[in-house]
Amino acid sequence: MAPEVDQTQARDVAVWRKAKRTELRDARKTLSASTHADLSAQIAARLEDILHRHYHGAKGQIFSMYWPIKGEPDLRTLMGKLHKFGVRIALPSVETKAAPLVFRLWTPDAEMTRGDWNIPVLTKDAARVTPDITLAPLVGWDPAGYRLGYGGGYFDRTLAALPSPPLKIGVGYDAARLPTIYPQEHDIAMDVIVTETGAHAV
Ligand SMILES: Nc1nc2c(c(=O)[nH]1)N(C=O)[C@@H](CNc1ccc(C(=O)N[C@@H](CCC(=O)O)C(=O)O)cc1)CN2
Ligand SMILES: Nc1ncnc2c1ncn2[C@@H]1O[C@H](COP(=O)(O)OP(=O)(O)OP(=O)(O)O)[C@@H](O)[C@H]1O
Repeated sequence: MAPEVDQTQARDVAVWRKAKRTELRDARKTLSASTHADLSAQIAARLEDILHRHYHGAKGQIFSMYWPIKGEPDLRTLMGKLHKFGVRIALPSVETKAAPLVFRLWTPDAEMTRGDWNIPVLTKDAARVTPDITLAPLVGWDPAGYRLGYGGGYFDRTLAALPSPPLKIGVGYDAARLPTIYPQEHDIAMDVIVTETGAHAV
């Protein structure tokens, strides 16, 4: 394809994604607190089941999760439970803009601070680690395993920079499913996407 056609397509996709992100985030905001709690609990149960069935519960492994923002599934109860079981939980943070995310080890009594966009993050006292398994919250997803995030490209940049690819699990709601997100060169597919109804795009 001629480079200028490629560029026009890339621009069209970026415009479309921006509109879809807004639409999906607005829809997510309308979830009631009790629906949000129910969906979060269902997603947590599905995830726990997958870890136990396929990864021996991930004991001893470094599993990066996230501190929920903006209506994302709240998996903090599962974070505590997995930590107790012996999974090493990590959290991501943006320490440099437009650079890969940094992961640090979380414990229930770890000190947290506010990072960019007001997201709670671990302090620099927490050890830096590289995840074996990573959880990527998503704003939209498609059956081929591609995800739309907040548009910063952070997960794609991070996954592209890791020395060996971790197991990549996307998490979000069924309602955020799109026929395709029009994957671009830089988009990295998830190995599995977990929603309240189960695992997709395996
Ligand atoms: N809970 C959670 N933590 C996470 C992520 C995530 O997706 N969810 N991230 C995954 O990468 C990283 C943070 N990435 C983010 C990137 C942009 C925005 C955001 O809200 N941006 C504003 C626009 C800001 C701007 O343009 O200056 C927005 O979308 O309203 C949030 C998180 C690390 N921690
Ligand atoms: N590996 C990479 N290296 C450099 N830039 C990248 C890389 N991956 C993505 N980007 C940039 O990030 C921008 C946003 O990417 P994209 O639309 O995929 O975001 P997103 O997946 O929704 O965001 P996030 O991963 O933060 O949740 C793209 O325009 C792209 O230029």
